Amino acid sequence: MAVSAGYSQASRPASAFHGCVAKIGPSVLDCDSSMLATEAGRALRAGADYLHLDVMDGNFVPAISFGPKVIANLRLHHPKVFFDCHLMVQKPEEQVEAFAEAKAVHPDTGKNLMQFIFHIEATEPRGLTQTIIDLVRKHGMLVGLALSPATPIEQLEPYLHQVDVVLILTVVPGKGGQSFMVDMMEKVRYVRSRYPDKEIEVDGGVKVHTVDEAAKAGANMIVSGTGVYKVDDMALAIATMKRSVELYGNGLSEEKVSPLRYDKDIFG
Ligand SMILES: O=C(CO)[C@@H](O)[C@H](O)COP(=O)(O)O
Repeated sequence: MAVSAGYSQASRPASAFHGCVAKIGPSVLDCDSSMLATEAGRALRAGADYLHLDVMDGNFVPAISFGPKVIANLRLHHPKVFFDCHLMVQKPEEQVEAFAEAKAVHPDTGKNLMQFIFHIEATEPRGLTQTIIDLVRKHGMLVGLALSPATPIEQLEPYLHQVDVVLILTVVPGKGGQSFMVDMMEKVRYVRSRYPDKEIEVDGGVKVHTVDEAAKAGANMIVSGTGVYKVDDMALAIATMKRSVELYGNGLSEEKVSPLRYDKDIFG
């Protein structure tokens, strides 16, 4: 079981448990990006449920990471993997078509494997949030809205019912390896209490010693970069985080949670 460092350990009331699937998505931002496909495969074999792909344009955030071409190439290596694309870019509307190149559908389940998440801070001041939600859907991708720490959760209210996922940033976006902002859990609780079935993702500073806070607040999609790629035992870190969501979010008993270690067939 994961241990929280210094945060409230208040247990979650049974009525607050949710049925959303616990999923762990390593952020590849801090992996050896010269071997992106291999590094992605390493995390998937270690138990990752999806890949979180951080796209940075040097404008919305100072850093530049990679873009849609790299993601389309990555798709050739991982045709059955869910790509959760987090666009930290100033003009997401200009990227929709290019990202659709990496679209895929799982051949067995029919599940859409491509999610396009953009920041409301980039679009709301220009009155484009709804337009981009519609554009992403038109291009056949799942759509999500991301929220930076300084932005109040109420800004998402008009869109919450429409999006597939809400991404709550638990650090200031821009780089990996920062400290988890536990006060962002209020936003997670806000969304979970109103939308029991919504995918809620947390991103930034999530590690084995902070994940319990996110799990207790109701997040079911856990992004972790350095907490996965910069630890000795990647599989143990992923399993520990997943078990935290199953225990504190889904309310499963210790006997029913996922095993601490297994080899996953990433092509299955
Ligand atoms: O979007 C971002 C940062 O902007 C994240 O996805 C980070 O890359 C996560 O890294 P850690 O905080 O888990 O190290």
